[in-house]
Amino acid sequence: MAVHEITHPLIQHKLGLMRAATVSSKDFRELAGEVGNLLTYEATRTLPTENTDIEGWGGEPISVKRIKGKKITVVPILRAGLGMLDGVLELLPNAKISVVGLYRNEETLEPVPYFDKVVTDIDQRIALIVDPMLATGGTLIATIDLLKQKGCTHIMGLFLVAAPEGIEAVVNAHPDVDIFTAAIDDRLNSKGYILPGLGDAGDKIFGTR
Ligand SMILES: O=P(O)(O)OC[C@H]1O[C@H](OP(=O)(O)OP(=O)(O)O)[C@H](O)[C@@H]1O
Ligand SMILES: O=c1cc[nH]c(=O)[nH]1
Ligand SMILES: [Mg+2]
Repeated sequence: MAVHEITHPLIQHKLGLMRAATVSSKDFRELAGEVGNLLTYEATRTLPTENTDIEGWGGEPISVKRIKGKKITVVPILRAGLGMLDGVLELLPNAKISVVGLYRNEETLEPVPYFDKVVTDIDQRIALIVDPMLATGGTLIATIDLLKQKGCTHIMGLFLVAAPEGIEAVVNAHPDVDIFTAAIDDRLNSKGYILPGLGDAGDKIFGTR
């Protein structure tokens, strides 16, 4: 597994705005989509391409590049992953969407699955998981378990903020998965929240805090 912290100035600037205690739901949601978009640009950088011949504007055959190999299914983790989804789909408009729903039990911090509807040909696709927060890693590990049970063999994940503890847990459980995050933060607090982090991303995106 490779962990990529994407320190592009635009990403750092937008994430900085999201960290403010006074950020509104509207701004947080817009910025989550924008950073999701930029992370998608970086995560797709290594997709293989192939040459194909087409007719060019002058009527002559020309060789152009196109993306080769497996197609993508985007996997937003409910709820908070929905906040990044539109930004991801802007760059991958033809991707199919596989939705999974898990919430974290506030006492035990264990992930509780409550929904999944994944594309039937997931064994033929690259899964691009999207969720703003990778904290203890329990939610991500459970999601990867589920996708692998359904036959998926190529999995990547996009996160706004990741905690070192969660990254370590995911590396141990699923060493083959690639992680792209806008920031690797300091640590988890006693309630499993990332510091400095973003607070509860789902509550901010949906205005339920
Ligand atoms: O790495 P973990 O410790 O498992 O925590 C991360 C999970 O917690 C948050 O979801 P939450 O449970 O708050 O659900 P929500 O999206 O419905 O708010 C977040 O969006 C991740 O899915
Ligand atoms: O910091 C955290 C940890 C889990 N879920 C969140 O929304 N924020
Ligand atoms: Mg939440």
